[in-house]
Amino acid sequence: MLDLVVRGGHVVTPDGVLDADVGVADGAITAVEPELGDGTREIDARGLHVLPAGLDPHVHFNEPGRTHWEGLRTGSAALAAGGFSAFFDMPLNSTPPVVDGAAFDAKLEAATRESSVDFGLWGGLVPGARLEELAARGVIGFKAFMSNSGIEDFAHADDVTLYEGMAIAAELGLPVAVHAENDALTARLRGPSVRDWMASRPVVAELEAIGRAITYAEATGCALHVVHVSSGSGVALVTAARARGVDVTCETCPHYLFLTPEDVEALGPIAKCAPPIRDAPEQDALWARLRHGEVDFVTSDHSPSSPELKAGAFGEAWGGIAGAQSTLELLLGAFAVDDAARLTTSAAARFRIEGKGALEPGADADFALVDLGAPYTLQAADLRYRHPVSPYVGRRLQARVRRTLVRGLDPAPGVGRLLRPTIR
Ligand SMILES: NC(=O)NC(NC(N)=O)C(=O)[O-]
Ligand SMILES: [Zn+2]
Ligand SMILES: [Zn+2]
Repeated sequence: MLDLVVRGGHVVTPDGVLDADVGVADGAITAVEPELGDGTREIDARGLHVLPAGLDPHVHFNEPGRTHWEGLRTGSAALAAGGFSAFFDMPLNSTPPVVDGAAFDAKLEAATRESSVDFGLWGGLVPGARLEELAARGVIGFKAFMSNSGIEDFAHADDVTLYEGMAIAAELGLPVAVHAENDALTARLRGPSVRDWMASRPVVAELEAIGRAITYAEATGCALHVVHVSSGSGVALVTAARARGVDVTCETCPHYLFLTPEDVEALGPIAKCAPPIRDAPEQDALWARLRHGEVDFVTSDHSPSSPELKAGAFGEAWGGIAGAQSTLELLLGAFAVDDAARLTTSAAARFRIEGKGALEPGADADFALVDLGAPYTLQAADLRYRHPVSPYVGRRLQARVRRTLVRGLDPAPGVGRLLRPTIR
């Protein structure tokens, strides 16, 4: 007998949306077929879509060290509530930042205890980082900030650090992910307003940094991933490099798609981020390139802070948006269900995580059960974050996640396990 049968849903598979049951044994999918036999456990999915659960490769859960900003327990519970069974945590905002083996071990210990869903850990590419040590522990890759990170113990990667780090990463068979903004061009604050913030971090600062990172990746043979691309022109650089054979991918985030500068002015610091939300021409171009398949996946870049750091003037406030719970529900309002599933799962293949990212026999039994006929208005009380704050509160969402399973299990603290990439 099967351990679990998810019965009667519209199942989103790599071959299309099928009306089928999903059989599970030992935490893995055994079959996707109509009318499977009994399972020890049964879940009634009639009327629901069964998606491969999402993998969010860009979150800052800030533990250990800044658990009062978010935390692995609350952050992972929020992701699970939003249809995600896995995340990769960024090396910074947690203290110590994950730039050596000991820091990796400390975060692994906390995540193993607290996380409701599976997790991978990014290592940090900063001057003096112990990349070999991190690779041996199983990091997903190395994250570099090309501009100031806003965190004093996570230095930005100067050109030498970035170029030489990419050469080492290439030898280790791991990718480098960059926050691509030119440090000098973004270093000056112009004034207190939203428009000042936008003007202090112009698109050209993003384009210059993306171009430079691509040049180094091409020279070193390092696999490059550009995080949170905010502009259509930024995606165009990635597309052009890929066309000439560079191993480069990019992501964008819901805030660059669904928030406008006017929204940021109305919402204030809870919608502050870097790079900033762009004006309509760049945002329209970003949408067009996303719809055209040029953006590999959509991540939350969930990066909240304590409420005090979001309370004051816009210019002084922490830059980072809380949104991990809403990525899939937002995308389901704008894309067909299979496209929304692809945009929230394809990080698994890019970062070589076996068993994740597709709903097919042999894969982990990671499902998001979604009601596409249940529009609702997001309330603060729905949010599972440490602080129930998000720019999407009050927004009408077109779909609602009813349940998420991780290897056939209900998410709960301690369920999550470390995901390590397959080294090429
Ligand atoms: N230190 C951060 O978490 N920064 C984050 N903040 C943003 N995006 O505003 C990021 O990903 O760059
Ligand atoms: Zn960033
Ligand atoms: Zn980030």
